[in-house]
Amino acid sequence: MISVSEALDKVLALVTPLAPETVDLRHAAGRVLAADIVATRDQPPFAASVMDGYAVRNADVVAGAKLRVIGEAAAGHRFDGAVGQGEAVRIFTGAPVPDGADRVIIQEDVHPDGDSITLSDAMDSSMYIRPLGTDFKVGDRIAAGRRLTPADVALAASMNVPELQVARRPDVALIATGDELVMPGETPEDSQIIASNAFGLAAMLEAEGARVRLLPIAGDSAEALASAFDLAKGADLVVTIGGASVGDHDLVGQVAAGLGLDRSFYKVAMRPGKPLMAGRLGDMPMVGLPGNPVSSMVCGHIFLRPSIRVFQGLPAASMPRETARLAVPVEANGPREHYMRAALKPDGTVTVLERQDSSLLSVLASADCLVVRAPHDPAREAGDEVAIVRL
Ligand SMILES: Nc1nc2c(c(=O)[nH]1)N[C@H]1C(S)=C(S)[C@@H](COP(=O)(O)OP(=O)(O)OC[C@H]3O[C@@H](n4cnc5c(N)ncnc54)[C@H](O)[C@@H]3O)O[C@H]1N2
Ligand code: MOO
Repeated sequence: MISVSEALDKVLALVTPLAPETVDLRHAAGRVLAADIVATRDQPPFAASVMDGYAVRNADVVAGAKLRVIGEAAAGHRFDGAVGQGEAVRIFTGAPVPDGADRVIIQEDVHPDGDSITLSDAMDSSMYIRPLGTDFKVGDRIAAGRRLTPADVALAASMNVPELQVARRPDVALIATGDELVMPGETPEDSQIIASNAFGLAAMLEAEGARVRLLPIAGDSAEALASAFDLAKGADLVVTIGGASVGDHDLVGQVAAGLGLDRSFYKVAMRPGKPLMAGRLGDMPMVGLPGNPVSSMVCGHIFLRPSIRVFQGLPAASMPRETARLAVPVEANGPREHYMRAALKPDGTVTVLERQDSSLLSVLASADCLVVRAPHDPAREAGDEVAIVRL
């Protein structure tokens, strides 16, 4: 059995970044930027008023001074003249500051009287002018290689860049296998259960930017599995769920081998997730996940999320680890790296949940992180520091 870190290296070695595509701004959030965004204008493109008030010459600003109002500037409507000595222009937030003016007095500090204003005795000392290009200048960039946030999309729009180059979203085909499985909403027979794993994994991978195809459940026969692999053709990644272990009905490895799988590894010193496999099927990477629901989801976090990131041009890396202090002691670990479902408290301590069976989705759903225990990690006391991966 290989270690988790060796297995991750081998999975990531199967994955290559996809070619970029062009999307409009409305579809750019969450995508990974593939080419720098370059501002085609300055923002603001003129010195702009920060407040509603009066544009004046700073030299004229003396408590009690009386100034003549010679016009108005509003957002989208420049005042074409210039502000001379003893003059003011009524101005609103976002309007271009007229020539000659170098300060805006907020209207709260002014007494208007017909065509003139009188400055009050105690005035706010700010200039209230945003210089041209305060936010960004022509040629400023958003660098490629980042996942675009809502703020990035707003910034790109402001830079007047309506279309962006982003990494294509990887197409992932998910194959759930097992005679016992029926789809949610169907009526299971006596010995059947509801297929859940593909739904959790699809949600997880789509959140990373993948497009997921849920293929029809494949029964436990070589023919059913082979036709499921056939349906997966054209995907960037095929993921099977279940049938990975050593039982008579665990056929995934055998069928994939028959279809020409160039296997990278089978079995990882990991708990849960031991019967994981990966390899290349033709030109398509394949990952075979164990069927136990928590095993498949934990393997999804540890191996598939980093893969979806690499497809989109993000760096090859394991899921980030943090440290937390144990709220309660834990027993010594066995020979496999253990990813224990755990709950974080607001004080930053972490409690390993009592039941760690890999079938318990209710426990996974109540966990917010995995405590990572190295193989043969000794027993730990409350207060000891442990590595965690957030879910
Ligand atoms: N003799 C041994 N038996 C097992 C070993 C072993 O080393 N020696 N390993 C165990 C471990 S660890 C795991 S994990 C499981 C994984 O087995 P498979 O990948 O073959 O999974 P299945 O047998 O198909 O299913 C296991 C379990 O999960 C349920 N399942 C499967 N798919 C789904 C799905 N899409 N949604 C919900 N539940 C699913 C299935 O009904 C089984 O209950 O093997 C151990 N055995
Ligand atoms: O490795 Mo299995 O995934 O423990 O339940």
